[in-house]
Amino acid sequence: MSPLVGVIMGSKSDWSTMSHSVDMLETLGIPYEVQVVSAHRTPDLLFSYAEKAHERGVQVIIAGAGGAAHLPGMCAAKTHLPVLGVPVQSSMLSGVDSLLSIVQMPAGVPVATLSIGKAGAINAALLAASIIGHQHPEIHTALNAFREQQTQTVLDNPDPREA
Ligand SMILES: Nc1c(C(=O)O)ncn1[C@@H]1O[C@H](COP(=O)(O)O)[C@@H](O)[C@H]1O
Repeated sequence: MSPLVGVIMGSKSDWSTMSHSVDMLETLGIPYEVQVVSAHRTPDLLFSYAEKAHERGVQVIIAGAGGAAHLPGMCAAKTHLPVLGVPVQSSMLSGVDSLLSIVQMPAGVPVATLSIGKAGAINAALLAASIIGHQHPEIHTALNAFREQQTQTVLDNPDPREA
């Protein structure tokens, strides 16, 4: 099946964070593609990626980047697809730089910004599932099953002292 979600990141060094998006997409059975694309280092590649993603059937783009994280915003500038931005935790400023770079978009070019790091990467995949689940009942069902299991796990383990 052609990919429904495109996962891009500014550098291979982002993989330890962005792999959590991919893991969750796999858990939910969502076809995806994954690639390193940088607005700074490979601007022409980013433009062609963003312009052509919908032709491959991609419906949502998850873009992770750290530091001066212009990738999600520049990607959003070149596509009508929803772009979910994941701020990667940077070594110097702990990802606050990434977060502010992604979240403060000018009106007219939105990026849906997640939280810094692993939680943001996981939630980007869950948000993608929410978005495309309306058109894909099997993804909607998988998302509901994940949430029910998550709830049940908490209910089944109420004692914080137990492992
Ligand atoms: N923020 C961006 C962009 C971009 O926004 O285009 N391209 C690379 N990067 C970020 O630079 C950080 C360090 O990258 P290296 O580890 O390759 O030096 C990574 O977190 C990457 O997302």
